[in-house]
Amino acid sequence: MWRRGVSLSSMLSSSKSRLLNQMQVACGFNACQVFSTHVLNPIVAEDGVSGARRKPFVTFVLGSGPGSGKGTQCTRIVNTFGFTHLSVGDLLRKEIYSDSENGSMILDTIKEGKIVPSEVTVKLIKKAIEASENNRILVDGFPRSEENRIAYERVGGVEPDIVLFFDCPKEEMVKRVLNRNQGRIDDNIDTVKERLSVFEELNLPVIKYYSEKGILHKIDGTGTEDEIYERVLPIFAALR
Ligand SMILES: Nc1ncnc2c1ncn2[C@@H]1O[C@H](COP(=O)(O)OP(=O)(O)O)[C@@H](O)[C@H]1O
Ligand SMILES: Nc1ccn([C@H]2C[C@H](O)[C@@H](COP(=O)(O)OP(=O)(O)O)O2)c(=O)n1
Ligand SMILES: [Mg+2]
Repeated sequence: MWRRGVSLSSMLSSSKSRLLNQMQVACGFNACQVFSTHVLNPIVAEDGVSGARRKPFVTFVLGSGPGSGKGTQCTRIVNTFGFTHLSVGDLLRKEIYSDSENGSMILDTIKEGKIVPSEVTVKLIKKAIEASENNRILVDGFPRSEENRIAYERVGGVEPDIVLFFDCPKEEMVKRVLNRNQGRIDDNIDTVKERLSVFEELNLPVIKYYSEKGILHKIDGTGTEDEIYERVLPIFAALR
């Protein structure tokens, strides 16, 4: 992660090799690749003095259902572009295991393949974005309904700059989920069927909304992980 206090302009005036070293140490990812082709929206305060936070560059990551490859591709985007990955499913699962007041309700909802009430989810996302020092955020698995989307807008959540949509056929998603092997209570055929029907009913209007807004990037989610990532790369490279 790039820390505040290291201003991009001072970095740019350094020699290239020193800059690459600084970035390598600070970011822990392939600085050469980032420097040469993918510098976008620097994660430092513009003036380098006040440390005031700029609006983060927020990407919502959606898919045609469970197993469409959202989490897998997010990991790659993090590694190349230095985003922070907020998986909303993970935030909710953490609530279950941290014995929070909503834990058992969240557990039941996820087991049934339904959507957790927006007020719970939205609070978790907002808190996580505010707690992050990174100005590039991936919000994976949100909004899953118009209700989710509108609730987030109402609390003044940071609007997405772009939305990725991984489109994958049902049979492939079901196959992937049943092989996921992460011990998730919702990775069974009955819950997956319910999640797919919830997707059709609730998620499609959200996709349509972002498409009409002109910020949706629909990505073919079939093929190998590498092949899919090849389709993702140009979206971020184009944002410099
Ligand atoms: N292109 C792919 N081909 C085959 N398996 C994949 C591919 N992408 C992801 N997977 C696997 O499918 C499962 C679901 O992927 P994941 O990224 O968790 O999807 P999502 O977050 O959309 O539910 C995981 O076990 C992952 O390793
Ligand atoms: N916005 C969200 C995101 C996830 N959830 C719940 C319901 C989802 O089935 C589970 C798991 O979500 P997660 O994004 O981890 O699932 P997949 O990666 O698509 O398999 O969490 C929710 O209620 N609202
Ligand atoms: Mg996921």
